[in-house]
Amino acid sequence: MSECQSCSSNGNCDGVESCTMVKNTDSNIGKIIGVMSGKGGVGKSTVSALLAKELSSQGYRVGVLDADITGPSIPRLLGISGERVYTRDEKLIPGETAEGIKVMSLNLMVKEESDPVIWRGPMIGEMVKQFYTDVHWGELDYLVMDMPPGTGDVALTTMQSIPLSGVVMVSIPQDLVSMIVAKAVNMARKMNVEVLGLVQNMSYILCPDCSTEIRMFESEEADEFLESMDLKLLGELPMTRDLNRISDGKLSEKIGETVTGLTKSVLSQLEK
Ligand SMILES: Nc1ncnc2c1ncn2[C@@H]1O[C@H](COP(=O)(O)OP(=O)(O)OP(=O)(O)O)[C@@H](O)[C@H]1O
Repeated sequence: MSECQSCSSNGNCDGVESCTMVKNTDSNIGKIIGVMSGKGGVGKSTVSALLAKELSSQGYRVGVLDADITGPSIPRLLGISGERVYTRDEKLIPGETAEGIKVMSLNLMVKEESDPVIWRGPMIGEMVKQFYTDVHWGELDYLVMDMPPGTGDVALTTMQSIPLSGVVMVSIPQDLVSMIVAKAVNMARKMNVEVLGLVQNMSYILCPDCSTEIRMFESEEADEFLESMDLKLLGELPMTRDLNRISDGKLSEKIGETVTGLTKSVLSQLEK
């Protein structure tokens, strides 16, 4: 079998000579979905956790690679911040949630959750690569990757080295944020990484009395942004305290339906 056949970037690159992709030889990973945003704090980790939980609840074998090395929040969001990873036969054994989602995050390696990582970009980039190559992921249908923040050094290394099947962009419908997210979209496209679409987070709040959707930003601007960037809207999430309760699975019916819908859109984009 050619080396490219098992790579999810197969047919979407310049060929073997220019290949910079790293490999994980003892795991069998179906598709790798990156979750990205050029701007910090807009909900990248939240969307990664929601997507992973929904895929797992649909019966898929799922892993989450927390590539946000300096601000890892996946263990908390998935309720396993007390766990620690260990090594066996020179491979890292990831943490695992109650429902069986495998998780690799720097916060499962440090003594205290609040211990900072004071490293320069190249070292962080190497760690992200190792979280892919040196982890015993086993058999996975989907590996969701909470991508490094921004469009700098680490994001670049990640896109060049990990065979991403596509990325989900996360934004909030606000002009300044859209402008920065556009940079991330353009970066992915320049790197030949498929942009699956956009999740608009914190799009509205729900009135607790009448359930009316109250939009804080002009939705016309958001529509214009999607059109100008030729992006598919995968789903819209409200701003809600509910999303602080991802780990205990107590999301409202409305959020549950929204997450199911956006996951369906992601899967159908991946099949294209
Ligand atoms: N729809 C939402 N409603 C309410 N709070 C939210 C929502 N989405 C995210 N948050 C909160 O906003 C904060 C940032 O979210 P999150 O960590 O997912 O963003 P991020 O883009 O991954 O951030 P970073 O730039 O640090 O990687 C968290 O406290 C999270 O709980």
